Amino acid sequence: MLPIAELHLHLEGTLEPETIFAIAERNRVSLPYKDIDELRSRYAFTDLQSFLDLCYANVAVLLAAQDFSDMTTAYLDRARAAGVRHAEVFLNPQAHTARGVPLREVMEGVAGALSESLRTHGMSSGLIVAFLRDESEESAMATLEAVLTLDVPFIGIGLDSAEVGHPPSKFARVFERAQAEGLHRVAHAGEEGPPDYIWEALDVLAVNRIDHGNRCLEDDQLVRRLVTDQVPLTVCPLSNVSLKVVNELSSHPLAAMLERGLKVTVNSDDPAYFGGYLDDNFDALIEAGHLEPADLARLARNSIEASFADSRRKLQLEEELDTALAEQDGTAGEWGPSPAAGQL
Ligand SMILES: Nc1ncnc2[nH]cnc12
Ligand SMILES: [Zn+2]
Repeated sequence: MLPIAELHLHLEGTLEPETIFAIAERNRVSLPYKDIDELRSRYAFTDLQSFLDLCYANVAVLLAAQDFSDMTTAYLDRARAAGVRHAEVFLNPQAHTARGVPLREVMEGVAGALSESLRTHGMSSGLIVAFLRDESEESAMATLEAVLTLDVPFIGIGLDSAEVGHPPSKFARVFERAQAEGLHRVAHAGEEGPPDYIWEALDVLAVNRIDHGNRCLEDDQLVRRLVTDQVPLTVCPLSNVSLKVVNELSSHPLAAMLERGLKVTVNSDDPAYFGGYLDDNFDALIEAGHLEPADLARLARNSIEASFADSRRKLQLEEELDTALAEQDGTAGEWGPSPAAGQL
């Protein structure tokens, strides 16, 4: 397995049905499904909103720091098994504080699990506080100010949830404030929303990465800009199939994006809902005939370069990658002719 960084992962989207039921029982929360099978039967999504409705209904089981810690640890354990050596994860505090869960419980539960996984797995990580874009700018700003007053580490801010009708420019002041605080900035754009939203994320929010970005391919000038500036795009193939952003994996534009020189990475988005974790995404792409061995190495390297890990950690990860590639091919830094399947 090649060492890789996962850069687009929503912790709330890692809650497996079994975990939802187990935490519900622990917290005496009643669920509107009689069993796990009934919950799973609702995983046939028609678009982004149909998924968001279910995902954010299920977080009702999360009440205490322990719940947030358990959710985070379960993801990190699974990601480690998938070859993830560095993870930058989204959390949406508004989805929890709006239900009356104290912000400190939420943040400390997650941050505690992240720092523990450095000890247990040698896996580095970073927490990105994401804002629900269908909520007001005032709510996002109040959330940012509140997390800044806590003594809990986070590396940046993000923008997610229902995209269409909520352009990046709505959050200009919030991103400006984050930039002044020295935080990294990312935004979902061009998943369901138009290429204009990607332009806005770049020019108004000054983001360091675009989450998804698929629809950039509709605008040649935008592709040129993204290629010239080597702006990373955190693409999520199985998510795109599940949410009908693409019809099927065989028509996914990942290979075309690589071909055009875009700095793409592969990520799992909401793995408990979309059919799998990072290794499952790669396996599915390989099966669909999308990836050559050289692409796998490129994607792993892109993920490290696009991460917000400090330069020392990046160097370590790049060395790990070079070693893994050399072991595969017998030639350091070269990509061998072996078939792609099973390489990650
Ligand atoms: N794919 C996605 N797009 C927007 N918001 C999200 N929140 C969780 N997953 C998301
Ligand atoms: Zn996402």
